[in-house]
Amino acid sequence: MAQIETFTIRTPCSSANIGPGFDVIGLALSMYLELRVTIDRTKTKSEHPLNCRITCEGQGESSGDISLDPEANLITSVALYVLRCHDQRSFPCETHVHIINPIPLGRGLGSSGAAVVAGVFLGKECGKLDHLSHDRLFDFCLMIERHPDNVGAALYGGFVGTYLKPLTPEDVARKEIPISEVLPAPAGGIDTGFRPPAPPFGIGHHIKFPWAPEIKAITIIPDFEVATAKARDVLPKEYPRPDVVYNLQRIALLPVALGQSPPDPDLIYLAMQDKLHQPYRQTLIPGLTSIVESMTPETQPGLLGVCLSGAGPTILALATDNFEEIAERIMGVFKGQGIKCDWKLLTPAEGTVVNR
Ligand SMILES: Nc1ncnc2c1ncn2[C@@H]1O[C@H](COP(=O)(O)OP(=O)(O)OP(=O)(O)O)[C@@H](O)[C@H]1O
Ligand SMILES: N[C@@H](CCO)C(=O)O
Repeated sequence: MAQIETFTIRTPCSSANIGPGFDVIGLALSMYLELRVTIDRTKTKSEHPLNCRITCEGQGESSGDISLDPEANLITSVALYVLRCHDQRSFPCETHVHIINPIPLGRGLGSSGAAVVAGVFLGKECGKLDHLSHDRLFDFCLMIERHPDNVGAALYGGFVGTYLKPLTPEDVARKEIPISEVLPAPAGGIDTGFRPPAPPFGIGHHIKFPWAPEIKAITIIPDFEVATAKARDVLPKEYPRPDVVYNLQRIALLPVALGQSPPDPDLIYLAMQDKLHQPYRQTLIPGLTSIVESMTPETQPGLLGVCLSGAGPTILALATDNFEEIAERIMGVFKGQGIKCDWKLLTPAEGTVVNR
Protein backbone atom coordinates (compact mmCIF):
# COMPACT_ATOMS: atom_id res chain seq x y z
CA MET A 1 0.00 0.00 0.00
CA ALA A 2 1.30 3.49 -0.94
CA GLN A 3 2.42 5.42 2.12
CA ILE A 4 1.02 8.68 0.81
CA GLU A 5 -2.38 8.30 -0.77
CA THR A 6 -4.01 11.12 -2.73
CA PHE A 7 -7.34 11.42 -4.45
CA THR A 8 -9.88 14.05 -5.46
CA ILE A 9 -13.67 14.07 -5.20
CA ARG A 10 -15.59 16.38 -7.53
CA THR A 11 -19.31 17.03 -6.98
CA PRO A 12 -21.52 19.35 -9.05
CA CYS A 13 -23.87 22.01 -7.77
CA SER A 14 -27.53 21.56 -8.61
CA SER A 15 -30.80 23.33 -9.17
CA ALA A 16 -33.84 21.64 -7.63
CA ASN A 17 -37.55 21.80 -8.51
CA ILE A 18 -37.23 23.49 -11.99
CA GLY A 19 -40.64 25.02 -11.25
CA PRO A 20 -43.31 22.41 -10.50
CA GLY A 21 -41.08 19.49 -9.41
CA PHE A 22 -40.88 20.44 -5.73
CA ASP A 23 -38.69 17.89 -3.91
CA VAL A 24 -38.65 15.66 -7.02
CA ILE A 25 -36.65 17.12 -9.92
CA GLY A 26 -32.96 18.02 -9.84
CA LEU A 27 -30.47 19.24 -12.42
CA ALA A 28 -26.70 18.89 -11.86
CA LEU A 29 -24.84 21.95 -13.14
CA SER A 30 -21.27 22.71 -14.14
CA MET A 31 -19.91 24.35 -10.97
CA TYR A 32 -18.06 21.91 -8.76
CA LEU A 33 -17.17 21.40 -5.12
CA GLU A 34 -13.76 19.71 -5.09
CA LEU A 35 -12.02 17.88 -2.26
CA ARG A 36 -8.28 17.24 -2.52
CA VAL A 37 -7.50 14.52 -0.03
CA THR A 38 -4.12 13.29 1.19
CA ILE A 39 -3.68 10.40 3.61
CA ASP A 40 -0.17 10.14 5.02
CA ARG A 41 0.10 6.61 6.30
CA THR A 42 3.69 7.13 7.50
CA LYS A 43 2.23 9.03 10.48
CA THR A 44 1.16 7.00 13.50
CA LYS A 45 -0.07 9.91 15.59
CA SER A 46 -1.92 13.05 14.62
CA GLU A 47 -2.16 16.41 16.38
CA HIS A 48 -5.50 17.05 14.67
CA PRO A 49 -8.89 16.06 16.08
CA LEU A 50 -10.09 12.76 14.62
CA ASN A 51 -6.82 12.59 12.59
CA CYS A 52 -8.18 15.15 10.16
CA ARG A 53 -6.88 18.55 9.09
CA ILE A 54 -9.24 20.68 7.02
CA THR A 55 -8.26 23.63 4.86
CA CYS A 56 -10.61 25.55 2.65
CA GLU A 57 -10.68 28.05 -0.19
CA GLY A 58 -13.54 29.73 -1.98
CA GLN A 59 -17.08 30.38 -0.77
CA GLY A 60 -17.41 30.26 3.01
CA GLU A 61 -13.64 30.60 3.56
CA SER A 62 -13.47 34.19 4.77
CA SER A 63 -16.91 34.25 6.42
CA GLY A 64 -16.02 31.23 8.53
CA ASP A 65 -19.26 29.53 7.39
CA ILE A 66 -17.27 26.44 6.54
CA SER A 67 -16.01 25.04 9.82
CA LEU A 68 -12.50 23.59 10.02
CA ASP A 69 -13.51 21.30 12.90
CA PRO A 70 -14.01 17.80 11.42
CA GLU A 71 -16.99 17.09 13.67
CA ALA A 72 -18.74 20.36 12.80
CA ASN A 73 -17.92 20.68 9.10
CA LEU A 74 -20.80 19.26 7.06
CA ILE A 75 -18.55 17.36 4.61
CA THR A 76 -16.35 15.68 7.21
CA SER A 77 -19.17 15.06 9.70
CA VAL A 78 -21.06 13.19 6.95
CA ALA A 79 -17.87 11.21 6.17
CA LEU A 80 -17.58 10.38 9.88
CA TYR A 81 -21.20 9.21 9.86
CA VAL A 82 -20.38 6.73 7.06
CA LEU A 83 -17.16 5.64 8.82
CA ARG A 84 -18.86 5.18 12.21
CA CYS A 85 -21.64 3.10 10.69
CA HIS A 86 -18.77 0.79 9.68
CA ASP A 87 -17.08 0.76 13.09
CA GLN A 88 -14.33 3.22 12.18
CA ARG A 89 -14.25 5.97 14.82
CA SER A 90 -12.10 8.53 13.00
CA PHE A 91 -10.27 9.34 9.78
CA PRO A 92 -7.13 7.37 8.89
CA CYS A 93 -3.99 8.88 10.42
CA GLU A 94 -3.25 11.39 8.96
CA THR A 95 -5.88 12.81 6.63
CA HIS A 96 -5.79 16.26 5.05
CA VAL A 97 -8.96 17.44 3.31
CA HIS A 98 -8.57 20.59 1.21
CA ILE A 99 -11.99 21.96 0.20
CA ILE A 100 -12.27 24.09 -2.93
CA ASN A 101 -15.79 25.48 -2.95
CA PRO A 102 -17.08 27.84 -5.64
CA ILE A 103 -20.75 27.07 -4.82
CA PRO A 104 -22.37 30.02 -3.02
CA LEU A 105 -23.88 28.99 0.32
CA GLY A 106 -27.60 29.20 1.00
CA ARG A 107 -28.48 30.51 -2.48
CA GLY A 108 -30.45 27.62 -3.98
CA LEU A 109 -27.62 25.99 -5.90
CA GLY A 110 -27.40 22.89 -3.74
CA SER A 111 -24.29 23.77 -1.73
CA SER A 112 -25.42 21.57 1.18
CA GLY A 113 -26.46 18.75 -1.17
CA ALA A 114 -23.00 18.83 -2.79
CA ALA A 115 -21.35 18.86 0.66
CA VAL A 116 -23.39 15.85 1.78
CA VAL A 117 -22.66 13.88 -1.40
CA ALA A 118 -18.94 14.74 -1.31
CA GLY A 119 -19.00 13.72 2.37
CA VAL A 120 -20.38 10.22 1.75
CA PHE A 121 -17.76 9.63 -0.95
CA LEU A 122 -15.06 10.91 1.43
CA GLY A 123 -16.22 8.40 4.07
CA LYS A 124 -16.26 5.58 1.52
CA GLU A 125 -12.75 6.37 0.21
CA CYS A 126 -11.15 6.98 3.61
CA GLY A 127 -12.70 3.84 5.07
CA LYS A 128 -11.93 1.71 2.00
CA LEU A 129 -15.59 0.79 1.93
CA ASP A 130 -15.55 -0.40 -1.68
CA HIS A 131 -18.79 -2.35 -1.28
CA LEU A 132 -20.84 0.86 -0.94
CA SER A 133 -22.63 1.38 -4.27
CA HIS A 134 -23.96 4.75 -5.47
CA ASP A 135 -27.45 3.63 -4.49
CA ARG A 136 -26.32 2.77 -0.96
CA LEU A 137 -24.51 6.12 -0.69
CA PHE A 138 -27.81 7.76 -1.70
CA ASP A 139 -29.41 6.10 1.38
CA PHE A 140 -26.74 7.69 3.57
CA CYS A 141 -27.33 11.10 1.96
CA LEU A 142 -31.06 10.86 2.62
CA MET A 143 -30.51 10.38 6.34
CA ILE A 144 -29.03 13.89 6.32
CA GLU A 145 -30.66 15.92 3.52
CA ARG A 146 -34.15 14.47 3.56
CA HIS A 147 -35.45 15.69 0.23
CA PRO A 148 -33.82 13.74 -2.62
CA ASP A 149 -33.70 16.27 -5.49
CA ASN A 150 -30.36 18.06 -4.86
CA VAL A 151 -28.47 15.05 -3.51
CA GLY A 152 -29.82 12.85 -6.32
CA ALA A 153 -28.59 15.29 -8.98
CA ALA A 154 -25.21 15.84 -7.27
CA LEU A 155 -24.64 12.09 -6.92
CA TYR A 156 -25.89 10.74 -10.26
CA GLY A 157 -25.53 13.86 -12.44
CA GLY A 158 -27.70 15.17 -15.28
CA PHE A 159 -31.41 15.91 -15.17
CA VAL A 160 -33.07 13.54 -12.72
CA GLY A 161 -36.41 12.65 -11.23
CA THR A 162 -36.04 11.33 -7.69
CA TYR A 163 -38.49 9.43 -5.55
CA LEU A 164 -38.63 7.57 -2.26
CA LYS A 165 -39.60 3.95 -1.96
CA PRO A 166 -42.44 3.18 0.48
CA LEU A 167 -40.63 1.87 3.55
CA THR A 168 -41.84 -0.52 6.24
CA PRO A 169 -43.08 1.29 9.38
CA GLU A 170 -39.87 0.19 11.17
CA ASP A 171 -37.70 1.62 8.39
CA VAL A 172 -39.70 4.86 8.32
CA ALA A 173 -39.01 5.20 12.04
CA ARG A 174 -35.28 4.65 11.40
CA LYS A 175 -35.17 7.15 8.55
CA GLU A 176 -36.96 9.86 10.48
CA ILE A 177 -34.93 9.80 13.64
CA PRO A 178 -33.75 13.31 14.58
CA ILE A 179 -30.82 14.59 12.56
CA SER A 180 -28.94 15.20 15.84
CA GLU A 181 -28.77 11.42 16.30
CA VAL A 182 -27.42 10.95 12.77
CA LEU A 183 -24.85 13.75 12.97
CA PRO A 184 -24.29 14.42 16.67
CA ALA A 185 -22.99 17.84 17.65
CA PRO A 186 -19.20 18.10 18.16
CA ALA A 187 -18.07 16.10 21.19
CA GLY A 188 -21.32 14.15 21.09
CA GLY A 189 -19.70 11.29 19.28
CA ILE A 190 -15.91 11.55 19.57
CA ASP A 191 -14.90 9.07 22.21
CA THR A 192 -18.23 7.89 23.46
CA GLY A 193 -18.31 4.78 21.29
CA PHE A 194 -21.55 6.18 19.85
CA ARG A 195 -22.61 4.18 16.78
CA PRO A 196 -25.05 6.17 14.67
CA PRO A 197 -28.12 4.52 13.15
CA ALA A 198 -27.34 3.12 9.68
CA PRO A 199 -29.87 4.00 6.98
CA PRO A 200 -32.53 1.54 5.86
CA PHE A 201 -31.77 0.01 2.44
CA GLY A 202 -33.22 1.44 -0.77
CA ILE A 203 -34.72 4.69 0.57
CA GLY A 204 -34.24 6.77 -2.55
CA HIS A 205 -34.33 6.11 -6.28
CA HIS A 206 -33.80 8.16 -9.40
CA ILE A 207 -34.51 8.16 -13.10
CA LYS A 208 -32.49 10.13 -15.66
CA PHE A 209 -34.35 12.29 -18.14
CA PRO A 210 -32.99 13.45 -21.50
CA TRP A 211 -31.87 17.05 -21.87
CA ALA A 212 -31.89 18.88 -25.20
CA PRO A 213 -28.31 19.99 -25.97
CA GLU A 214 -29.41 23.50 -27.04
CA ILE A 215 -30.68 24.36 -23.53
CA LYS A 216 -28.33 26.26 -21.20
CA ALA A 217 -28.90 27.35 -17.60
CA ILE A 218 -28.54 31.02 -16.67
CA THR A 219 -28.24 31.38 -12.90
CA ILE A 220 -28.80 34.82 -11.39
CA ILE A 221 -27.40 34.78 -7.87
CA PRO A 222 -28.50 37.58 -5.50
CA ASP A 223 -26.05 38.68 -2.83
CA PHE A 224 -28.12 37.44 0.12
CA GLU A 225 -28.71 34.00 1.60
CA VAL A 226 -31.97 32.18 2.26
CA ALA A 227 -31.49 29.14 4.48
CA THR A 228 -33.38 26.19 3.01
CA ALA A 229 -34.94 25.43 6.40
CA LYS A 230 -36.41 28.95 6.50
CA ALA A 231 -37.68 28.69 2.90
CA ARG A 232 -39.43 25.44 3.84
CA ASP A 233 -40.97 26.93 6.97
CA VAL A 234 -42.96 29.47 4.92
CA LEU A 235 -44.73 26.71 2.96
CA PRO A 236 -48.26 25.69 3.99
CA LYS A 237 -48.98 22.26 5.46
CA GLU A 238 -51.97 21.78 3.14
CA TYR A 239 -52.79 22.96 -0.40
CA PRO A 240 -55.99 23.68 -2.34
CA ARG A 241 -56.74 20.82 -4.74
CA PRO A 242 -56.64 23.04 -7.90
CA ASP A 243 -53.07 24.11 -7.06
CA VAL A 244 -51.96 20.49 -6.69
CA VAL A 245 -53.61 19.58 -10.00
CA TYR A 246 -51.96 22.61 -11.62
CA ASN A 247 -48.51 21.30 -10.63
CA LEU A 248 -49.30 17.69 -11.55
CA GLN A 249 -50.28 18.80 -15.05
CA ARG A 250 -47.03 20.68 -15.49
CA ILE A 251 -44.75 18.04 -13.99
CA ALA A 252 -46.16 15.56 -16.52
CA LEU A 253 -44.89 17.85 -19.29
CA LEU A 254 -41.58 19.04 -17.89
CA PRO A 255 -39.23 16.06 -18.55
CA VAL A 256 -40.60 15.61 -22.08
CA ALA A 257 -40.47 19.33 -22.86
CA LEU A 258 -36.83 19.70 -21.75
CA GLY A 259 -35.72 16.57 -23.63
CA GLN A 260 -37.12 17.55 -27.02
CA SER A 261 -34.73 18.92 -29.66
CA PRO A 262 -35.29 21.52 -30.97
CA PRO A 263 -36.91 22.87 -27.79
CA ASP A 264 -40.45 24.24 -27.91
CA PRO A 265 -40.31 27.54 -25.93
CA ASP A 266 -44.06 27.79 -25.31
CA LEU A 267 -44.28 24.24 -23.98
CA ILE A 268 -41.25 24.68 -21.71
CA TYR A 269 -42.50 28.03 -20.42
CA LEU A 270 -45.83 26.45 -19.48
CA ALA A 271 -44.19 23.35 -18.00
CA MET A 272 -42.03 25.45 -15.62
CA GLN A 273 -44.94 27.13 -13.79
CA ASP A 274 -45.52 26.36 -10.12
CA LYS A 275 -48.12 26.98 -7.43
CA LEU A 276 -46.73 24.89 -4.58
CA HIS A 277 -43.63 26.74 -3.40
CA GLN A 278 -42.71 29.84 -5.41
CA PRO A 279 -45.75 31.99 -4.46
CA TYR A 280 -45.00 31.46 -0.75
CA ARG A 281 -41.29 32.15 -1.09
CA GLN A 282 -41.98 35.57 -2.58
CA THR A 283 -42.05 36.84 1.03
CA LEU A 284 -38.34 35.95 1.37
CA ILE A 285 -37.24 36.91 -2.14
CA PRO A 286 -38.32 40.41 -3.21
CA GLY A 287 -38.94 40.58 -6.97
CA LEU A 288 -39.55 36.83 -7.41
CA THR A 289 -43.16 37.04 -8.60
CA SER A 290 -42.40 39.90 -10.92
CA ILE A 291 -39.49 37.97 -12.51
CA VAL A 292 -41.46 34.76 -12.94
CA GLU A 293 -44.59 36.48 -14.28
CA SER A 294 -43.16 39.26 -16.43
CA MET A 295 -40.79 37.38 -18.74
CA THR A 296 -41.98 35.07 -21.50
CA PRO A 297 -40.38 33.61 -24.64
CA GLU A 298 -42.37 36.22 -26.59
CA THR A 299 -41.03 39.22 -24.69
CA GLN A 300 -37.53 37.77 -24.34
CA PRO A 301 -36.12 36.01 -27.41
CA GLY A 302 -34.03 32.96 -26.49
CA LEU A 303 -35.81 32.45 -23.16
CA LEU A 304 -37.51 29.11 -22.58
CA GLY A 305 -38.64 29.37 -18.96
CA VAL A 306 -37.80 30.92 -15.62
CA CYS A 307 -38.16 29.69 -12.03
CA LEU A 308 -36.70 29.82 -8.56
CA SER A 309 -33.61 27.60 -8.22
CA GLY A 310 -34.13 25.24 -5.28
CA ALA A 311 -35.19 27.15 -2.20
CA GLY A 312 -33.76 30.38 -3.68
CA PRO A 313 -32.88 33.16 -3.84
CA THR A 314 -31.09 32.23 -7.13
CA ILE A 315 -33.22 32.47 -10.25
CA LEU A 316 -32.83 29.82 -12.95
CA ALA A 317 -33.60 30.88 -16.52
CA LEU A 318 -33.38 28.23 -19.23
CA ALA A 319 -32.50 29.62 -22.64
CA THR A 320 -31.02 28.84 -26.04
CA ASP A 321 -29.66 32.31 -26.82
CA ASN A 322 -29.29 35.95 -25.63
CA PHE A 323 -27.99 34.77 -22.27
CA GLU A 324 -26.47 38.07 -21.18
CA GLU A 325 -29.56 40.07 -22.10
CA ILE A 326 -31.83 37.70 -20.14
CA ALA A 327 -29.52 37.83 -17.12
CA GLU A 328 -29.38 41.65 -17.28
CA ARG A 329 -33.17 41.88 -17.37
CA ILE A 330 -33.54 39.70 -14.25
CA MET A 331 -30.74 41.53 -12.46
CA GLY A 332 -32.57 44.78 -13.29
CA VAL A 333 -35.63 43.60 -11.34
CA PHE A 334 -33.46 42.72 -8.33
CA LYS A 335 -31.64 46.05 -8.66
CA GLY A 336 -35.03 47.78 -8.39
CA GLN A 337 -35.32 46.09 -4.98
CA GLY A 338 -31.84 47.25 -3.98
CA ILE A 339 -30.34 43.77 -4.45
CA LYS A 340 -26.99 43.19 -6.21
CA CYS A 341 -26.46 39.97 -8.18
CA ASP A 342 -23.87 37.90 -9.91
CA TRP A 343 -24.73 35.59 -12.82
CA LYS A 344 -23.28 32.48 -14.41
CA LEU A 345 -24.03 30.49 -17.52
CA LEU A 346 -23.95 26.78 -16.66
CA THR A 347 -24.62 23.51 -18.46
CA PRO A 348 -25.80 20.10 -17.23
CA ALA A 349 -23.01 18.21 -15.47
CA GLU A 350 -22.03 14.63 -14.75
CA GLY A 351 -22.38 13.32 -11.19
CA THR A 352 -19.74 12.88 -8.52
CA VAL A 353 -16.39 11.57 -9.68
CA VAL A 354 -13.48 10.23 -7.62
CA ASN A 355 -10.04 10.41 -9.21
CA ARG A 356 -7.06 8.55 -7.80
N1 LIG B 1 -18.64 23.03 1.13
C1 LIG B 1 -19.27 23.06 2.31
N2 LIG B 1 -18.60 22.70 3.42
C2 LIG B 1 -19.22 22.70 4.62
N3 LIG B 1 -20.50 23.11 4.82
C3 LIG B 1 -21.20 23.49 3.75
C4 LIG B 1 -20.63 23.48 2.44
N4 LIG B 1 -21.57 23.88 1.57
C5 LIG B 1 -22.68 24.14 2.29
N5 LIG B 1 -22.47 23.90 3.59
C6 LIG B 1 -23.45 24.10 4.68
O1 LIG B 1 -24.76 24.18 4.11
C7 LIG B 1 -25.40 25.44 4.42
C8 LIG B 1 -26.26 25.91 3.28
O2 LIG B 1 -27.29 24.96 3.09
P1 LIG B 1 -28.75 25.35 2.61
O3 LIG B 1 -29.48 24.07 2.43
O4 LIG B 1 -29.34 26.38 3.51
O5 LIG B 1 -28.54 26.07 1.20
P2 LIG B 1 -28.14 25.51 -0.23
O6 LIG B 1 -27.87 24.03 -0.14
O7 LIG B 1 -27.04 26.35 -0.74
O8 LIG B 1 -29.46 25.80 -1.08
P3 LIG B 1 -30.57 24.82 -1.73
O9 LIG B 1 -30.72 23.62 -0.84
O10 LIG B 1 -31.83 25.64 -1.80
O11 LIG B 1 -30.09 24.48 -3.09
C9 LIG B 1 -24.23 26.36 4.68
O12 LIG B 1 -24.59 27.45 5.49
C10 LIG B 1 -23.20 25.45 5.37
O13 LIG B 1 -23.55 25.26 6.73
N1 LIG C 1 -36.80 20.90 -2.97
C1 LIG C 1 -36.08 21.69 -2.01
C2 LIG C 1 -34.75 22.09 -2.60
C3 LIG C 1 -33.93 22.96 -1.70
O1 LIG C 1 -32.91 22.27 -1.12
C4 LIG C 1 -36.89 22.94 -1.65
O2 LIG C 1 -37.37 23.60 -2.58
O3 LIG C 1 -37.02 23.23 -0.46
